[in-house]
Amino acid sequence: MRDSISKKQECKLLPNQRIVGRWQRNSYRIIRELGYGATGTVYLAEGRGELVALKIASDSMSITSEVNVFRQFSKVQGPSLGPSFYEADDYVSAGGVYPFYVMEYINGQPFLPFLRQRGAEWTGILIVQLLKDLHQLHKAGWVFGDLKPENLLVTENPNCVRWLDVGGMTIQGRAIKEYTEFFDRGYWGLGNRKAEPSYDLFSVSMLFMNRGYPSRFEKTQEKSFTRLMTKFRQKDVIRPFEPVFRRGIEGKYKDALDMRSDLIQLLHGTTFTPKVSISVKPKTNITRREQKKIKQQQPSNPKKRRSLGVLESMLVASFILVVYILYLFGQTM
Ligand SMILES: Nc1ncnc2c1ncn2[C@@H]1O[C@H](COP(=O)(O)OP(=O)(O)OP(=O)(O)O)[C@@H](O)[C@H]1O
Repeated sequence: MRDSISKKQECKLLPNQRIVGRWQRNSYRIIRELGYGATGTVYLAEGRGELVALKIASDSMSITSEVNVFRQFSKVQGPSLGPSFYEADDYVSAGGVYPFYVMEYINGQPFLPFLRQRGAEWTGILIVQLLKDLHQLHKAGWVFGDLKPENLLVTENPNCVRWLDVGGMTIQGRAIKEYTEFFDRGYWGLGNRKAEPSYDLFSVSMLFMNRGYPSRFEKTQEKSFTRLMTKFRQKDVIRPFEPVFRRGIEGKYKDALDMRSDLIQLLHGTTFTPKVSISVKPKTNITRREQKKIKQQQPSNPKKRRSLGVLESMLVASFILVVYILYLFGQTM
């Protein structure tokens, strides 16, 4: 992006359209639109012999700032953090010059829809993973800033949470660049907008809340802390996480690892409703041996199945769940 680009109309790309970068001369075939945000439109494309995500904008300002974050951050980025950055270039069309950048395509399901099909414990499991990545980001001197479900995707096999949108990433100590009110401690009057790890940990707590309230809600005259705690306790699907949620919004965690170990402990000590956990097993990274073991524990004959008492089924399910959670932690540690 070496040109100064004047404001022009949005660049719409069509399926099968081929675009070639002005400087690097790499060619990309557009497959479909993945989504759009304030800074531009993201397309799934084919290029460099693989599927990629290509973000194109009409002006270079915000896209340049995202590219700069990617460039600085790629020095510290681990394999499970945000998408890898590939290159930035300009697309010259009859309508003008459009800056774009190319990054790794993350093939995943959006965070909340994924969780809606799973048992309550899954919110905790994904957040345990997320906190590990956040800790790495914080250690590198950054804060995510605009942490919300729209910026998270969950991949399959194994189920891993990945984040998108580096637009809000801010160097620690500065003012948060980009935020969404529901996840912003400043909006709730429960802290400032200084980029520090506890800012992200507040947003992590609000991810739990958003799981319970997919449409979110606004502040009222009531004291925010009281309102948030009351709302949290009203939803069965998130209530077990209350102690972690509370410390997160109070800013009591010293870092993301502190919150993570608290959450792991909570998951170990809590019995979640077993029914949904069993139904998700085939889709996860559970080993064949474990699947076999689970099958052996489940009665094959329907008559026998009926004869199992409710209590017995729950005990078996809870056991499987505990084994499974321990297994997942083994994968994420
Ligand atoms: N690397 C990627 N892999 C897969 N999908 C992606 C990727 N990057 C973005 N997307 C998809 O494109 C959508 C739009 O991305 P973008 O970063 O522009 O969104 P946004 O967060 O709404 O933007 P902004 O914060 O700039 O308003 C995302 O919500 C996501 O669905």
